[in-house]
Amino acid sequence: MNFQIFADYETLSRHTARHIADLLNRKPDALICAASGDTPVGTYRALVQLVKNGETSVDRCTFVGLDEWVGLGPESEGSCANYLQRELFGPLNIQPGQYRLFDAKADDLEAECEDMTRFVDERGGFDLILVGVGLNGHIALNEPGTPFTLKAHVSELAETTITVGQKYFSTPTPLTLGVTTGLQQLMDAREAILIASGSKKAPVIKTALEGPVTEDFPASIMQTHPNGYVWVDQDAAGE
Ligand SMILES: N[C@@H]1[C@@H](O)[C@H](O)[C@@H](COP(=O)(O)O)O[C@@H]1O
Repeated sequence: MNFQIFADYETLSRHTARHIADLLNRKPDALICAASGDTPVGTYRALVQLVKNGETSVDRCTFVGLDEWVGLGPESEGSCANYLQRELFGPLNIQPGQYRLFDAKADDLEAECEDMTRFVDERGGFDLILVGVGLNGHIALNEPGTPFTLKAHVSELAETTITVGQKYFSTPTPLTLGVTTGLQQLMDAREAILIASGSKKAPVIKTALEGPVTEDFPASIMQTHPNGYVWVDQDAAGE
C-alpha cells in the first residue's frame, strides 16, 4: 500500500486527478468506480480542468457510482446520483451510455445489486475505484462488520452514517438503508485509491493504517490491497 501526505486539500486533489488522467491516457476505455461525498469534489474539479486543457479524455471510459441511499434518485439533491451528475458527468459531458448508477428505488434491491455486480464483472472489473472514508471507518456504505467478501449489496446504515449523512441534505432526511459496491470489488479493482481530508478524519486514518486489518473497521482493508493508495492532506494525517 502506498501512503502519501499532501500539503493541503488542493494538492491532494490535483495529485488524485492527475493519477486518474494518467490511467485514462494508458487505458481510454477504463472502468472507474466513483465516490460521492465532500472529499472527491476537488479531485473531480481538477479532472475537469485536465480534460478541458486537453491533457486527457473521458470520451471512451465508463463510470460506476460507488453507492446510493435507498429510496433516493437523481432528483434528490443529497443523492449520490445527483452529486455525480453535478460534479462529474455534467461538467465532463459524460453521456448516459457511459455510466451505471445504482437504482436505489428499485422494487427488488437484491436483484438490482446482482445486476450491478454483473455489469462490473462483464467489463472485467474496475480499473480504478476511488473512495472516501466515513467517520466510523466505512468505505462506500460497507459499515463496520460487513464481510470483506461481499460484492454489490444492500446495507443497513450505521447510526453515525445516518447522522453524518444529513450534511448532504438541506432538510432532515430519513436514511436507513444503502446499496453499495462491496469490498470484494474494491479488492478486485486493479487500483484502489482512498482519499481523506481534514482533521476530523485523522483518527480514522490512524486506525485504518495502524490498527489491525478487520471487518470491524472496513477502511483497514486498504492495508492489504496490492495496488492500494491512501492519500491524505496534512490535517487528515495529524494523528
Ligand atoms: N457513503 C459515503 C461514502 O462513500 C463517502 O466516501 C463517505 C465520506 O464522505 P465525505 O467525503 O463527505 O467525508 O461517507 C458517505 O457516507
